[in-house]
Amino acid sequence: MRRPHDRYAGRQPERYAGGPYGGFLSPARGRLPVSPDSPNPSSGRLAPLPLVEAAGCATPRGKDVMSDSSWTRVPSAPPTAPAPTGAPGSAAAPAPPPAAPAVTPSVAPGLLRSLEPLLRGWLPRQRWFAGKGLPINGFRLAGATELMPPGGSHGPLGLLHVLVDVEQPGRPADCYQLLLGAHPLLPSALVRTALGPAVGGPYDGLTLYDAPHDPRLAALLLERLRMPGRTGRLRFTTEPHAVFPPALAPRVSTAEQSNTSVVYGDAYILKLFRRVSPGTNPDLELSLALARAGSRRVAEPVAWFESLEPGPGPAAEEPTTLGVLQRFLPGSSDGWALALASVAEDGDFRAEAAALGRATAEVHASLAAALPVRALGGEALERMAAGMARRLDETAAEVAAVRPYAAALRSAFDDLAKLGAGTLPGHAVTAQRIHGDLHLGQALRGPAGEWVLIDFEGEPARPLAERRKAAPPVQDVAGMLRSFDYAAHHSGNGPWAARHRDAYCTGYAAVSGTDPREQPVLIRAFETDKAVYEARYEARHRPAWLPIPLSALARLATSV
Ligand SMILES: Nc1ncnc2c1ncn2[C@@H]1O[C@H](COP(=O)(O)OP(=O)(O)O)[C@@H](O)[C@H]1O
Ligand SMILES: O=P(O)(O)O[C@H]1O[C@H](CO)[C@@H](O[C@H]2O[C@H](CO)[C@@H](O)[C@H](O)[C@H]2O)[C@H](O)[C@H]1O
Repeated sequence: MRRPHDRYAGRQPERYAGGPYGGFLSPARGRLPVSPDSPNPSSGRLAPLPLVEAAGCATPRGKDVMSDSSWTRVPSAPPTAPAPTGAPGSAAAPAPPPAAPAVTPSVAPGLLRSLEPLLRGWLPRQRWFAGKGLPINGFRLAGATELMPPGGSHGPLGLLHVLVDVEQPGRPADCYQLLLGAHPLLPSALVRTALGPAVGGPYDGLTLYDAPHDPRLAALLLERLRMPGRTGRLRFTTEPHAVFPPALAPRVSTAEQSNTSVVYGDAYILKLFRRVSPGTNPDLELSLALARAGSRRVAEPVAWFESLEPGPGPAAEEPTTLGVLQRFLPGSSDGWALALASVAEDGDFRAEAAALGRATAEVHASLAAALPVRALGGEALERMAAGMARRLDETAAEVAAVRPYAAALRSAFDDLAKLGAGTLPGHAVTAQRIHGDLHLGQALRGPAGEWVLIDFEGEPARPLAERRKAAPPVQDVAGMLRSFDYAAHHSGNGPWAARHRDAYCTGYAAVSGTDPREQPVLIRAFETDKAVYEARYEARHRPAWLPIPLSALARLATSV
């Protein structure tokens, strides 16, 4: 049986493997080696990087893409609280040595020890850091790959790729992806991105900082992405038809997000996954399946990179997706912003809601055509209902405000469990790959009014294996219906929700032939499950928003 990643494997020859830097920029070569049979028509010789003078230089050489020429020495990080005595990774009990093959040999000695004090201060301040408020027991280096070593003929600028496991009490270790710039001095524009100066280890004396914010290093990453092949344990893949226009100025996206994205000109957006789980990320898997099926409802991936290091768990043999470069949709607005504007003026957004319903149904049809679909029997529905009931219990235990509704909400899941028993032949509930976390913020409307769905990662709180399971498409519909409710209740205009939920269902039914309003048991179960998820999400992240899912739970508790 072909595993999902097999579809990507072997599509691109791995031309640049070999050498400690896998044939990528090395001090000796200074240019990316370009194979004469490069698949990229726009490739050929690459412009040398605008790097800085060697040895303590403060003056950029040539035309630097950084406009800010004031360079700053970043002070050492303030001392951080020592790790609990004996904790792995602390000075008292150093983390176990990293597995050799995952770490570029030249940077291995002392790297983790030099990173540790910087990570203790910097990581918990990052939006994407999942274990906020918990002490850090220790770190383990899961991978380190020098994409550009500092100190060669191109000056002291370096780019290091790191995968680090962070151990915290009460949760499984989280693996984070870091792209670290290294330089003795930082332009003032980059000071806020600094982790601090490394003391000891291979970067002793260099300041480490968050590389995506440095346009020179973001440009270098794009250059690396357009060259299929390997650097150490990282594998870069490019779609054969990908065209890379020259001089795409990079900028880090300022959108609220769970990862870090770099926008290149108006052409591409690179999402760098921050908390990574072993295996293929569904954002790549599903976007690619849709793009290859010719869907217009997706931002096509053109290149991506993965770690080949085996991870724990069921996806151990698959590469782990680390970043995806996709078509950027210039001039687009997200559905959440558009809906809020409409709610504010009690406007009529029904045509857009119906178009979004049609777009959702088109995506479901494309996914069903590209990937397996199966009928769910009674037992599968019972298991699904049991999972929902378990999530309700867990949420009620955590969020007191959910408890008054819990008993009545359980009837939604009991009805789902019974559905299997009464299923008529030909009317079985089917499961297929779906978006998994569909809401208005995951839909972008382009300047011509066309809707495109983004972020096929699924609900971030669920384990990757669960997010990649087939599920009834009505789950996405329920997610979007919840979102119309959110937009309306955010601005206190409940009737707006009902009109637009209806319009969305009408659009969905027009393309799929299945009207979600005619599946009340399924819709109620999935809406309840989503609102339960949202109650926990809001209690944890935005307590002021908790009344929004609570009002839905109150409604769902009394509906039949
Ligand atoms: N292809 C794209 N074109 C234009 N903007 C995009 C594109 N993909 C994402 N964005 C913008 O970036 C934001 C975050 O993207 P998303 O994939 O949801 O990131 P995350 O999973 O990190 O939260 C979106 O809300 C949107 O504003
Ligand atoms: O966008 P993410 O994949 O990070 O999804 C998470 O965050 C969402 C909020 O940004 C959250 O969505 C909830 O709030 C939205 C309004 O901000 C609303 O439109 C959605 O319907 C509601 O679920 C999502 O649940 C969470 O997984």
